[in-house]
Amino acid sequence: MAEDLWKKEYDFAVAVARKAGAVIREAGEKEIKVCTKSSTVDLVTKTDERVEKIIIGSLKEEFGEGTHCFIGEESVAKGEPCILTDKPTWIIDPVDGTTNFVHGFPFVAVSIAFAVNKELEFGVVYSCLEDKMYKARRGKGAFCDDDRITVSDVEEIKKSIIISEHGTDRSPEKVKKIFSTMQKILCIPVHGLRGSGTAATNMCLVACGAVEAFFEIGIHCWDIAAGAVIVKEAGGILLDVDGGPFDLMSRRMVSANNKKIADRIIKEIEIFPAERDDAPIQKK
Ligand SMILES: O=P(O)(O)OC[C@@]1(O)O[C@H](CO)[C@@H](O)[C@@H]1O
Ligand SMILES: [Mg+2]
Repeated sequence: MAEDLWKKEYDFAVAVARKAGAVIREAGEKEIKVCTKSSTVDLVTKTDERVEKIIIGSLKEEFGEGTHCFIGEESVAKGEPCILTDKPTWIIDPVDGTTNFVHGFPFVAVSIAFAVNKELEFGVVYSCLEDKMYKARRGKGAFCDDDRITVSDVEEIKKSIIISEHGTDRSPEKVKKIFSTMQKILCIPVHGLRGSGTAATNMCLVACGAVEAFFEIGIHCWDIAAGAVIVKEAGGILLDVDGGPFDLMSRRMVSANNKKIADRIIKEIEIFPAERDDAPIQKK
């Protein structure tokens, strides 16, 4: 029988995401020490760093040192490169929704994706406070726990709920564009606008049909890599905010249940610049 390629890695990712989620839940019950990164609203905690270490450490122990590459949010924050090569690469957000975690807002996710030859092979998003395990392998469908999930069949934008986020860049020009886009979409009118505070969870909400689309400029590859596989395998679509092909490192994305909804949103998006995740470090 043909080898079930990357199955071992996938199963291990699910187990390690569950373990990481338990650490986050436990840490949330104690006092949380908060630091900041790029700005006063870009929060990080000791738990983010600790959980990333646990995930990468477990993966290295299981698959050996030097066999795989890693792109982890907190390692990149400490100066590690953020370049996706053809080598098997884990893309990790240990705590997606750190601000939620700090405030006790109940959506926090562990996001783990695996890419080979720059193609995403699987994605795991563990929404650890809800205890929901979203997962998908390329070509094998998307699941929440053991249940198969699919995107919504709504085609009319006026019957949709759309998610977006504000990110952590508060420069007035960007904030103006973000709110102007939201205003235009709200006034189409759509049934509602939402935001869970975690991009990974937002994508799972698209995948399971709770909302029709999630778009954002400013997200990072670790926020959306796992969710991208889950949305696609649930029957959804991923595009750039200008309607071109989705590019994981571009920091721009529209994920939607179908092209009709995606195109309608794209018509309203006011694009602003965001430096690519894989931009050379000296330029950052
Ligand atoms: O820093 P974290 O908690 O991992 O990322 C959370 C988050 O704010 O980052 C994205 C980019 O702004 C948002 O979509 C998402 O909600
Ligand atoms: Mg994140």
